[in-house]
Amino acid sequence: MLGRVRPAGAVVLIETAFAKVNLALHVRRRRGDGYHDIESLFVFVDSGDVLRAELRDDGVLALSIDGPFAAGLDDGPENLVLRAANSLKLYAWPTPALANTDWGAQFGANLYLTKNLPVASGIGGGSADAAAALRLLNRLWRCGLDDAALCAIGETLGSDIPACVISRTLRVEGRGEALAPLDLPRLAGTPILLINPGIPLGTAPVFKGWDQHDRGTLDSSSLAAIIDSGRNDLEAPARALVPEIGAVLDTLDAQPGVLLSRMSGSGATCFALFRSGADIDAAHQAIRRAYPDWWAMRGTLR
Ligand SMILES: C[C@@](CO)(OP(=O)(O)O)[C@H](O)COP(=O)(O)OP(=O)(O)OC[C@H]1O[C@@H](n2ccc(N)nc2=O)[C@H](O)[C@@H]1O
Ligand SMILES: Nc1ncnc2c1ncn2[C@@H]1O[C@H](COP(=O)(O)OP(=O)(O)O)[C@@H](O)[C@H]1O
Repeated sequence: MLGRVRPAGAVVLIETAFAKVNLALHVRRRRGDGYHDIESLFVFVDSGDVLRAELRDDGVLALSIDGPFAAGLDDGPENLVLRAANSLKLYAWPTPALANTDWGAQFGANLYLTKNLPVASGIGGGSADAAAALRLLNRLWRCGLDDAALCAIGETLGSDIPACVISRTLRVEGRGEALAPLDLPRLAGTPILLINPGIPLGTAPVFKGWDQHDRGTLDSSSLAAIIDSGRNDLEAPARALVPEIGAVLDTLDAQPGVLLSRMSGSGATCFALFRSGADIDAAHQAIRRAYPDWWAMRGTLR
């Protein structure tokens, strides 16, 4: 969502870092470079983290973080928002034209991140934040870069970031950089419920636990094919590390009106797509009552 507000003279641009969900995730091969070739159907929820940026004229990039998952997230240079901002600056202005100029002075910003998504949870919060920073600063600094250039920058920072730059339904291959837009009927507007048992789970150990058995290609020709023959090959290794994922999936499966329930990414967040707004309302309330410690977010697919 793009927006613009004008507090007391300053221009502040806003981007949503849309939550990413893997409707299916097939792991095909462990590669020599330590990554895995995947085939995945990426969709995006209409809400997530929120990033605001205000122009500075001294070249400094500063980040502050608030929101329910701000605690424990470092606002220093390792944060993916600042790594993305610095990469964009270097890409757009690779070298100062002259030594001792104030090169880059106009490319500073105060960045404000509202962290609504749990960290290390399989819904790409950090990747979505980095992608939102690229889209936002591309506008704020008037870089004029197209999506392909922003994806190329994003790819150097994380496998999921190119897809998050686009934030529309995509079939994704390679380690995450090969993107094919998909327009699947009946998908946009579908109600989705995300549930996380409150246990962070790193991506690398889950890939490491994959049994290296190639279970075959992903048929992404229709939602029915994704429901009937799609899988998440990372579910077994994730459940071995976080057994609570089993309880989350059982709970989602048991809700009336579920079209599809599955784990997203490397976990531990699981999702369910629902037939109707009434069905998701009932499920959301029931799960919040029964499991008050679980994180729950409802939205609709973009
Ligand atoms: C599993 C997925 C599915 O969308 O999402 P998340 O669970 O992270 O949300 C992605 O492939 C995660 O992408 P991302 O989180 O950007 O991973 P990166 O930072 O690039 O890599 C972190 C680590 O995960 C492993 N990794 C990642 C991507 C990939 N295709 N193969 C891998 O083996 C590698 O061990 C790598 O060192
Ligand atoms: N802005 C950010 N939001 C979340 N995590 C971040 C951010 N910047 C850096 N990270 C780091 O990236 C790692 C992956 O985070 P995240 O993208 O939330 O995981 P996942 O893709 O599994 O949902 C975390 O361990 C965290 O320390």
